[in-house]
Amino acid sequence: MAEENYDSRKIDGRSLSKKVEEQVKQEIDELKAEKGITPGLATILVGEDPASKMYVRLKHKACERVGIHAEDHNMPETTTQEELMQRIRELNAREDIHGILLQLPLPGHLDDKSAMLAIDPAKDADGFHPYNMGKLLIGEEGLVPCTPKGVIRALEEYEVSVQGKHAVIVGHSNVVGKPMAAMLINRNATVSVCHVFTDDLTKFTLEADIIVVGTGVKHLIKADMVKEGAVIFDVGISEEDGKIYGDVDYDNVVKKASLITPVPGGVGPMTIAILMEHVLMAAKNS
Ligand SMILES: Nc1nc(=O)c2c([nH]1)NC[C@@H]1CN(c3ccc(C(=O)N[C@@H](CCC(=O)O)C(=O)O)cc3)C=[N+]21
Repeated sequence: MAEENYDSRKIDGRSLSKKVEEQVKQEIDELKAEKGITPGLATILVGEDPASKMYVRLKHKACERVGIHAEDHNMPETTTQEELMQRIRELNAREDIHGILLQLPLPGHLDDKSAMLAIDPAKDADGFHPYNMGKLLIGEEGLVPCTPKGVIRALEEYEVSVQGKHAVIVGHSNVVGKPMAAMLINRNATVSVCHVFTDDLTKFTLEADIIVVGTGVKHLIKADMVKEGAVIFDVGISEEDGKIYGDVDYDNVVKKASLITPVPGGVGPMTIAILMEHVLMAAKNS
């Protein structure tokens, strides 16, 4: 018998992000024409990590596509905390910069918490500032972390209902797991947050209607760990021999999922599209 074709189960993050970017571009054109405002994003990258440089480049290319003015603040590896704080304060004060993105991780000698705290919450395009995180937790979603917001957008686009469903999140990071949990609770899902210390992960994932996994462990989620018909978002990225892998064993898990994101071409492009939306949002509110 011929292999079944599972393509219709794939959530196409590339075409979804294109759709979001087109909407953003249109609104930016209007903002320019009506108010004479060009949204501006400053990215700060400390050091020369190749992966970080690649991610920053992807963000700058997206800015170019939608009409955002983008500045690349690449600071040397030896940057001191005070120099970093000074740069953030300068960008906070600039009227032409509406979004500030401090690329993570920072080199070990720098403190990311105090740097993030120094970013004007109104310019926090990443949604990582404690003020914006706190608002998210009480159900006021303005500038929120881009990756989980991309998952929410995909759920909406594919008309997956969330209310009353059991969503299982694997990974409790500040950038994915925790904000993802808050967003799903805000939409009345029943949420379980699993992580590296969870005793029996499979017990939870087998019960899940929706799974969001972001751990960076290659192919952690196997076919025998998911329920038939589950909706699965793979937020993980790990690199091995120049190839990118997700946290989900896609080729086997796709056979049980009703919808699933691939890596690459899934959540990654959505993250960047949402970032563009956030810079626009910050510019509109300025
Ligand atoms: N302050 C901060 N904000 C971030 O948003 C942030 C960060 N730090 N540090 C690193 C992670 C990683 N990240 C990615 C975004 C897009 C893709 C993406 O679009 N990936 C393509 C593949 C690109 C390729 O490798 O060709 C895809 O999944 O299809 C990946 C990774 C944002 N991050």
